[in-house]
Amino acid sequence: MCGIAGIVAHNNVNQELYDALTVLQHRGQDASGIVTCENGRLHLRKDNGLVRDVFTTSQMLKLKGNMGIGHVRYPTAGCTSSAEAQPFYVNSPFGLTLAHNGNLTNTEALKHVLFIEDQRHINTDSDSEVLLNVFAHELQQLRKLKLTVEDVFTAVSRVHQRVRGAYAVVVMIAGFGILGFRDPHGIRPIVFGERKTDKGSEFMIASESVALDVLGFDLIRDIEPGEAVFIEESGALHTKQCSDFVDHCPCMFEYVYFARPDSIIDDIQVYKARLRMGEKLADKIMRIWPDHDIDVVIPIPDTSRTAALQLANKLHVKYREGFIKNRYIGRTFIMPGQQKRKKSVKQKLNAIDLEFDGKNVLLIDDSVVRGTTSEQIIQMAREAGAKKVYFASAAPPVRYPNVYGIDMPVVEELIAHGRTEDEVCEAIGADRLIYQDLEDLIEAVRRGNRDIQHFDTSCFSREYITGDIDDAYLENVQALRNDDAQAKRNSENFIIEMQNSD
Ligand SMILES: O=P(O)(O)OC[C@H]1O[C@H](OP(=O)(O)OP(=O)(O)O)[C@H](O)[C@@H]1O
Ligand SMILES: NC(=O)CC[C@H](N)C(=O)O
Ligand SMILES: [Mg+2]
Repeated sequence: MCGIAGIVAHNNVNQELYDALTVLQHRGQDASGIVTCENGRLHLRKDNGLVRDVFTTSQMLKLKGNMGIGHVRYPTAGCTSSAEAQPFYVNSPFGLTLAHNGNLTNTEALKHVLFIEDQRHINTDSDSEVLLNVFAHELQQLRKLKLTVEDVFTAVSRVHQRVRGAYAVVVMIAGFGILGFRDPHGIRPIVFGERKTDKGSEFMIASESVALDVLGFDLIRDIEPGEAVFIEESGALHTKQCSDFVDHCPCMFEYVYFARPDSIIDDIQVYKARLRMGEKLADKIMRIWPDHDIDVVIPIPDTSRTAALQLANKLHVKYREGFIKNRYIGRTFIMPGQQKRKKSVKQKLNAIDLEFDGKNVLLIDDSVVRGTTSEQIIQMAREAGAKKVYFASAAPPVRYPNVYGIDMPVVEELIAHGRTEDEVCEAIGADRLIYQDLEDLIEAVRRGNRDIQHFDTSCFSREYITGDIDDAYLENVQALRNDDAQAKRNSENFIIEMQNSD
């Protein structure tokens, strides 16, 4: 679940892109990058690490130019080499750079055709590099010396015809402008906004509206599924629907976990959706367990707080912050490798004993995926003196892989896979476990925008909207992306990046 941003302004955009990426840091903690364009020349800096670690002051000063794009990465394809940090660059045609959020599902087939027919070299295992080369090829096919905006939109249409999966993308065309586009299912979020200045309007494209808020841009709207937005370097804005087929199906997990609560995605306020998740879960508890003996509701920070607060209100049970989060530890779920994730839960969360001592506590999390957090946190609650430890998840059991940009490829790693709810309860060591029902989750989110007919809920339901996911595909992903295979690839397959500067 990477974060992407692009800005066209009347002054240097380096600092603003840095700030935008910092605001989007929760979407990717592994690598960061910015590329700017100054008089047709590109300046690129990217590496593994958090935004604050990747850019030194002297590098920032070199990122000159009034337009640029940036990326924070959470790998869902390829490996963790800094060579796969984004934005990616190809020189032909025109000098293109690209930042991508999502995951393609026909990468291998595309790679083959790119090599055999389009005669393009792919240097990494990243699906985003493939996507950039498909776009570059389609732009090149138009054989134009001077591009028009219509040409750019034509290339996007052809990308939609060739590429499958999830992709929210920003592309910068050197000396021309910045393009944003979204796959015909609109699986990943992407918005654009405007800021009026004395010199004229400035525009920004970003994964989440919160990045626009922080930089003083007004949200115009989401990029529609299949649509493209192009902002010329001069500041002229163009939009066009570039796909004949559109079937909006945004990712449910954005609302459950990934997005910041202060973002608005597809006209749905994430914060309100999470409040409603809490209400729905409270309704379920009252329905199936009217005589509960819960003394206190305690969230597992950070993401579950919003849902837990509303759940406690609805249940008329005290809400207490029983776990304190170390503000210097990032999100554990998006860390690479189970060992690191496991260690980080303890470093990240600590219990305030008096909120647990002698009480029946209901712990709330937004989701239980591998069970890394819940297992340890229940143990901590018991050590803090809890009498009974009940656990509730604002999302249903996660039983199937996600192939659209969330790195949960291996079913055996999912604690609910092949287990009944009672078995999961036992595995995480809870006295009782309550999961949100899928219909309730959908209703909680959809109430914010009833125009959306369906969501990508594949990790709960095993229904994959792109229609190209079968058992063989899932087995292949599983073989490629289980923790051991990833660790092996990361150590053996390390590529030094092509642009390597200090
Ligand atoms: O079952 P698991 O595999 O442990 O995954 C689920 C947990 O991971 C996430 O927290 P994370 O620490 O990533 O981020 P947060 O601070 O935003 O809650 C999520 O909010 C759950 O707490
Ligand atoms: N989480 C994402 O959006 C990842 C983008 C891309 N698939 C990568 O692995 O770099
Ligand atoms: Mg969490």
